[in-house]
Amino acid sequence: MWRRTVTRSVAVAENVRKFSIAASTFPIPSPCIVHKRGADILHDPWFNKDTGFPLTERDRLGLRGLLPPRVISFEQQYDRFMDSYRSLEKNTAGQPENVVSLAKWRILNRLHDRNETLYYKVLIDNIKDFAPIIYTPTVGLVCQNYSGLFRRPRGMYFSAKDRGEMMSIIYNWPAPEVDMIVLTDGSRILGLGDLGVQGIGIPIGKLDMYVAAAGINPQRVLPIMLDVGTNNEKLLEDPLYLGLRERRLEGEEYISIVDELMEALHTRWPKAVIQFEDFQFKWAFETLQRYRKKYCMFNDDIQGTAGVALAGLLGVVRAQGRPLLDFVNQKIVVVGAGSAGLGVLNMAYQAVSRMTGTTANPQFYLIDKNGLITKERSGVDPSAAPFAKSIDEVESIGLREGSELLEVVKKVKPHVLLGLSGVGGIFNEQVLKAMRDSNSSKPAIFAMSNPTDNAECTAVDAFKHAGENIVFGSGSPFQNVELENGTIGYVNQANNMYLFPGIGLGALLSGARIVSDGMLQAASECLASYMTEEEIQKGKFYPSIGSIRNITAEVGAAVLRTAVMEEVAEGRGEVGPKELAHMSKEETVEYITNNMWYPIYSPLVHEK
Ligand SMILES: NC(=O)c1ccc[n+]([C@@H]2O[C@H](COP(=O)([O-])OP(=O)(O)OC[C@H]3O[C@@H](n4cnc5c(N)ncnc54)[C@H](O)[C@@H]3O)[C@@H](O)[C@H]2O)c1
Ligand SMILES: O=C(O)C[C@H](O)C(=O)O
Ligand SMILES: [Mg+2]
Repeated sequence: MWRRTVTRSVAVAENVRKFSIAASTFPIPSPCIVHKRGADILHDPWFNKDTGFPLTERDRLGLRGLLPPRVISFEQQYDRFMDSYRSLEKNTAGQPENVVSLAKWRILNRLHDRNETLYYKVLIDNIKDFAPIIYTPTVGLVCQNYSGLFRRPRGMYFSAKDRGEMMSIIYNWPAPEVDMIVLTDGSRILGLGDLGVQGIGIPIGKLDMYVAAAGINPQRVLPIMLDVGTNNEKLLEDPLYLGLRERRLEGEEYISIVDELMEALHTRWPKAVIQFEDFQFKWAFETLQRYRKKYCMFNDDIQGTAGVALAGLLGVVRAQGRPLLDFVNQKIVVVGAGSAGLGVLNMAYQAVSRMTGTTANPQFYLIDKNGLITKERSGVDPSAAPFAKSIDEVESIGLREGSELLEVVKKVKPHVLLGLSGVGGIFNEQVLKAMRDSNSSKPAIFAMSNPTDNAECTAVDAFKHAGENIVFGSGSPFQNVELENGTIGYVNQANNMYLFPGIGLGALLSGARIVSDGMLQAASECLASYMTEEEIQKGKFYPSIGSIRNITAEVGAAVLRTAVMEEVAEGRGEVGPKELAHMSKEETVEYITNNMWYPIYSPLVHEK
């Protein structure tokens, strides 16, 4: 594990990575230029190696006397951390799950604050165990308890008070280069609602996944919270709340502040990729339409989720032993007509149109908090309108405008029941039992809402009530289920984490001007085709999280190649669009892999 074969190009200046496809099998760490000395280095998690500084480096950097004399190797530091983590697991056994998860988050966060290289090493090597702590579901709990957990800031915070000043504030960020930005306004954090400034945990968790899965250099990521107020009454009344205790900006005031921030970001880092995350419905689509042709940005909840869901839906068709073209005949009930649900339906609709060559009338049924959406509904949002069913069509199967979920499942007998409602337990026993009459030999249940308590149903309930022949996916992780027939009911984690790192990485390394629909479609198709027939037959539609770097490299390559093909790629560094265009598929994957950052201690070289 330690003797990884690395292809390194020497970073000649601070944080600068050179892009090269030349392979070397000797692990030569790139030197890293620092402008600090002594204690300042020990207090900087980007450069700190704790007791791992070799003696020569201690001399060079003025660290002699500031550390205990023994030099502890990276491997020993790793083992020591893992030992403490395992002891914490042992000592907290039997305590409430939330208490244990937060304790685990704290120990990881302390390491993150102290020594990023070691933090990312333990994260990458133990991604299966640690993803549920630094990402969904624990990250939701962290956001809810942010004010109490806050010790030191991470990322940048812009607020309504910074209007007119953002262009200069942006230069307060200490890193000269930024590759990936995840931006939220905290208005719809997972299924937990408006958490205001506390939502910063989400961009931090997403960017941790970027480092772990896509190998983005952690010195080049930037989590951003745009605090435009909150409408959460509890937070507004909380004297210890750390955000603006004002109601959210609305309308023109809101959009002009996002405009200003986007302009400032683009001015300082024109090549950075910007991911919008957990914006409430009314701004998610609007900001996407406003910026997607102007900047290299995407909305993860709309577009990342859609690609992951579509890959899963195509897997469902394969699991039924049907040809992919049969996707057009699948009856899909989507519960939740928000950013995520509509993103999924849009992408599924595009897939059906491509397959049939027509503007087809797919068998999609959309339900929101007022029930089945039909053309009779007044005030239906324009983005949901294309999926509103005609009243004749629904009446022909005994349904009407606003029919309830249970009734819809009973009458439609869908192949797929997909939840993106944020409502925990809405796929109750009756609804799940109704899925036994599905027209499919392998009914699919996707309870995609996060975090765990907001999932539409648990894995155990799904297999128990809907039958052991179902296939199951959930946004938050659940354990596989031991079935009464002696087999294992496999749980897929249907989470956008399988795509956003590859979308961001492919866009970044291609130097894409924008993130096009074609690039997103390529990402989804790549994920769908990653799974073997054998895996699909076992009910597995997504790879194990342990192989997330491999899948991200493949997805990144698919995105990059499409960006080149569509002529939106401008290249990066010395590798221009022509060089990218000459790479074969395999060379593109290799190029992507070679440019992934990997945590090793680089020799630090001091420069004034
Ligand atoms: N698994 C993933 O990768 C993934 C990705 C994105 C979002 N999500 C999850 O999806 C959920 C929704 O996210 P969003 O951005 O679409 O939110 P949103 O607020 O935009 O939409 C929520 C939708 O659910 C509907 N709804 C609310 N109560 C309902 C009920 N009782 N019955 C039916 N529908 C109901 C609302 O009317 C609305 O249409 C969140 O929990 C989020 O965590 C998961
Ligand atoms: O954050 C996640 O785990 C997935 C998704 O982006 C969500 O908002 O729920
Ligand atoms: Mg999200």
